[in-house]
Amino acid sequence: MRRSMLYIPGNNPSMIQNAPVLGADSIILDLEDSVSVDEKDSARFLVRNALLELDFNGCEKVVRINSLNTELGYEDIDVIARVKPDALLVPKATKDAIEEIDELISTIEREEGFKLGSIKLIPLIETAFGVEDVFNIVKSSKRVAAVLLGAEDLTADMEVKRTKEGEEIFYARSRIVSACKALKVDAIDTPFTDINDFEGLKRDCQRAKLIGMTGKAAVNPRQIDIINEVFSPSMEDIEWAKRVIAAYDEAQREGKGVFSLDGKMVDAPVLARAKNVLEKAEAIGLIKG
Ligand SMILES: CC(=O)SCCNC(=O)CCNC(=O)[C@H](O)C(C)(C)COP(=O)(O)OP(=O)(O)OC[C@H]1O[C@@H](n2cnc3c(N)ncnc32)[C@H](O)[C@@H]1OP(=O)(O)O
Ligand SMILES: O=C([O-])CC(=O)C(=O)O
Ligand SMILES: [Mg+2]
Repeated sequence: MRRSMLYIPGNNPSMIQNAPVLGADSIILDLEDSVSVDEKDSARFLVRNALLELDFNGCEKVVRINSLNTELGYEDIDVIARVKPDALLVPKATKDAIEEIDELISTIEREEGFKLGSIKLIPLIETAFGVEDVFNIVKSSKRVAAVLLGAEDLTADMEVKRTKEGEEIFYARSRIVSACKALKVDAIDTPFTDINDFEGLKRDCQRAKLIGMTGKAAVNPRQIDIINEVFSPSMEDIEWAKRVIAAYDEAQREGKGVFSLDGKMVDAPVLARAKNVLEKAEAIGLIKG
């Protein structure tokens, strides 16, 4: 489950040290935009050592590398892939970059004796070109496990203002969700950068969830609980799903494919949605069996 993915600047040892106990499903150790140019080498070294030595307490370990537009991206891959992160987050992702990185990692996995394909890729979609090409980007490598929307860079590229309501990113969110659902990977929403507005964060999570996003990035530990809550099935959802499944079983015994529950029609797609709720609840440990 990737409900919450917490960004941590890769040059900040104390934040990295605390990462495993903050409650995020994934930790993104950043070597790109939160690290200044003169700290790139030391951050890479720090992140490498953290991956080797720190117990991440079951959190997914993701490293955001620099783009392949500079030598930095290549150095990041060569050093970081050798210490086996769970995934690399690829900024300003393009199909060509994902294909090239897939090959570079395959070589490293062979050299290091890692299982081929074990290091996953998460394209960061944050250009208008990336949004338009997201389906092909996801399809370009079997390593792609999720997509993350980067709204700060995207709105800069689109030359529009970033707003709390997020109307300007509605199309990008929807297009990403559609591609991710079609190819069965996670769709992760962009971070909410006003770190003291918790009501705003909750509304933003709900908006993203409503159209199919499966999780959200965080930039501050105080955002994690809200994100985890919104992207987990609620007790109400779980009760509803159980009732639908029980009623469906009963209807089947009576030879009916469609029936009504609380005045609403229930048929196969509703059953599929109910099963999906229970599968998620089970994966998070909210219910057993
Ligand atoms: C557009 C993009 O590219 S977004 C992705 C890149 N951006 C990032 O990685 C930014 C990550 N976030 C941060 O660096 C910080 O949260 C900031 C700069 C946004 C705010 O910093 P602050 O105002 O100091 O935050 P705050 O007062 O809430 O910090 C409280 C505690 O949480 C810690 N903390 C804050 N952010 C993080 C984080 N992302 N990960 C781990 N710990 C953190 C602080 O170190 C502090 O710890 P302490 O109490 O032991 O001293
Ligand atoms: O991952 C993200 O959403 C943060 C980012 O780079 C952006 O918004 O440009
Ligand atoms: Mg960005």
